[in-house]
Amino acid sequence: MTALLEVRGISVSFDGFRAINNLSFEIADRELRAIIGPNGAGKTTFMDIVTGKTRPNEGQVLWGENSKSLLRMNESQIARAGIGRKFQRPTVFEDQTVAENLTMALSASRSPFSVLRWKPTQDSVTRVGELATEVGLGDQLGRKSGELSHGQKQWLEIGMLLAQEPRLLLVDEPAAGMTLAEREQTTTLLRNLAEKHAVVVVEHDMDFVRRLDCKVTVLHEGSVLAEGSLDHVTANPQVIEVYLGRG
Ligand SMILES: Nc1ncnc2c1ncn2[C@@H]1O[C@H](COP(=O)(O)OP(=O)(O)OP(=O)(O)O)[C@@H](O)[C@H]1O
Repeated sequence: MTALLEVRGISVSFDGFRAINNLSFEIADRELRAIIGPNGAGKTTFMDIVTGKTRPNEGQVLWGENSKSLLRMNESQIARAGIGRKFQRPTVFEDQTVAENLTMALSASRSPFSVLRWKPTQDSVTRVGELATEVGLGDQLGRKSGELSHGQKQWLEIGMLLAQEPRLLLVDEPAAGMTLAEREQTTTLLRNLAEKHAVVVVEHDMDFVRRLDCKVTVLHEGSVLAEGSLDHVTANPQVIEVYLGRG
């Protein structure tokens, strides 16, 4: 199995504090992976490094079949190379409909020059319908996004990311603020997405991680503490001590 994303020996320090400490791990193509760990473990910093927001002091971040270095690319080049990031808070345009938000995301995935000339076509209308259906909003196309529930806004934003056809989706705490029904639907959505894309989910909610039923990486003090199924990692005494023991 070749890696889609490989981080190799990365470290990052903020004012002498090592937030990421010789971190190495791999994500395979079309893999669903959960990353857990106590507050301050380095989860957000890891995502900042992969997306080019933060530069590591050491190590490599390699992408795709040709192991291209992401460290030589800026944030927009990394996004165009196929890495999409979903932040915790939805940032959809509330005055626009679901269809308008998705249409904008489709046009934004073009180069800066073609965006100027871009007009919705029958193909793009079809694609918007497909994206909405993929994230469970097929019957909400004409609705103002501001009227959607919190969970629906999160799904819309995932749909907007999908418009860019990413190979890897980084998703930060998707379950936060969702109802139980929304959380269950989000699990199904992420599992379905992982049939076509690699999906990395950072999440605190253990029930949610259990339902994802995927390989779990536990970060602690900027390194991998344990990796495997949720049952495997939660049986690890070190994990219990540093993470679960704190409740
Ligand atoms: N820009 C920064 N400047 C200084 N310290 C930082 C910066 N970014 C992160 N840190 C520190 O690095 C450590 C790792 O932070 P990070 O946000 O990556 O952890 P996390 O695992 O995402 O935590 P949480 O679960 O609370 O979101 C923390 O101790 C944090 O205070």
